[in-house]
Amino acid sequence: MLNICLVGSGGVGTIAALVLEQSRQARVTAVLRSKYAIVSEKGVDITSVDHGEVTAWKPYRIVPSIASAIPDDQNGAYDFLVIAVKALPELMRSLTKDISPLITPRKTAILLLQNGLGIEAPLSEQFPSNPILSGVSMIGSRFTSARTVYHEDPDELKIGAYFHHESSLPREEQARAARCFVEAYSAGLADATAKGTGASCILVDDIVAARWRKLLWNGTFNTLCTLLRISVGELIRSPGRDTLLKPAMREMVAIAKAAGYGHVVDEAVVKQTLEGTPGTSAFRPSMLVDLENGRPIELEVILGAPLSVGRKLGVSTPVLDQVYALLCVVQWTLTRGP
Ligand SMILES: NC(=O)C1=CN([C@@H]2O[C@H](COP(=O)(O)OP(=O)(O)OC[C@H]3O[C@@H](n4cnc5c(N)ncnc54)[C@H](OP(=O)(O)O)[C@@H]3O)[C@@H](O)[C@H]2O)C=CC1
Ligand SMILES: CC(C)(CO)C(=O)C(=O)O
Repeated sequence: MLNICLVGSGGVGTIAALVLEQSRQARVTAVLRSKYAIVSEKGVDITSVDHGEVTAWKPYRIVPSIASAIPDDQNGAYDFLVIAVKALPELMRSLTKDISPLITPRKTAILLLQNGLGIEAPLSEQFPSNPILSGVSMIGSRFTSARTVYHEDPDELKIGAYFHHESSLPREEQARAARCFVEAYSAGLADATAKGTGASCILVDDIVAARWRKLLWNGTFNTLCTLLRISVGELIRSPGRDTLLKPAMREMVAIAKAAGYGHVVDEAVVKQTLEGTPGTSAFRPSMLVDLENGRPIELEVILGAPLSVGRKLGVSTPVLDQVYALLCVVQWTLTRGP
């Protein structure tokens, strides 16, 4: 049995915990914080495109804080720590310190299940002797009340080792941790895979490339839909498709190309994305959902980070620069306090 701790039991984290426990290869200790009391008492009801109706579900162990998840004689050291909180710089800065007691050097692999670019570096600096794994998730899953989860888009997860500090941690050890996680997660998806829901968990060699590929979507659709407060379909039907979305995508491709990732995003991918996104889609990207709920948006990891790569490499990004400047003001309205 893999001993796994989950920090960030939201839409993504809860489905990950369910899948891992369904594998019968893992037991999950979930840190729940705000939902601790209600979920301890009644469990979570999940309506899932992959797993059907799951009622009153609880992971192996629920704890109300990171401090109460610290390994003890009864609950030994963790094999994996899965982080699925929103990737907000301040939150991640404090979390990186808070999770220290949960990490056993050379044993616990840390997996980031989050959107964005460059999110692994602070963790790899803080924990040089632990494998850092990175997960790029295409899923649609959210809490619709304190104890109900609506999971609408199949779980398509790519996992890879971040490969850092090869001097203190052999590459093979990092790869082994990634493989082990993917095997357990895939076992947990077996029923969904058999039903043909489209769920999958695959091991990738270059997870940073997978992040650039996803950024083409997040960095443009998330940001523009948020600024304009419209769905993906509305953006596609609107004049903004050609005046904002397409140029923004081309700028993201230019940055990725300059950074050495032109093989994963190019003009063909832009065309395919624009043509493959239906104008009827009512989908609201996670950044827009955050705005509509008055929560801070993941602006820095989704747009700030690629723009800063672009600046260093001398790439011109006039549209994305304006989008970023406008969203900085939106972020200010969301975080300035009363
Ligand atoms: N939801 C989706 O469909 C998708 C999300 N993603 C990405 O996945 C990541 C997670 O997103 P999502 O699941 O939607 O996020 P949610 O907002 O649903 O959940 C985040 C969870 O983190 C918890 N949390 C926040 N801070 C702490 C802390 N310091 N200690 C412990 N728990 C904490 C929150 O608990 P509390 O309630 O106590 O604050 C909350 O339950 C993001 O990077 C997102 O962009 C990627 C693809 C799709
Ligand atoms: C692309 C998508 C919908 C994938 O789950 C996402 O990451 C988001 O809305 O932020």
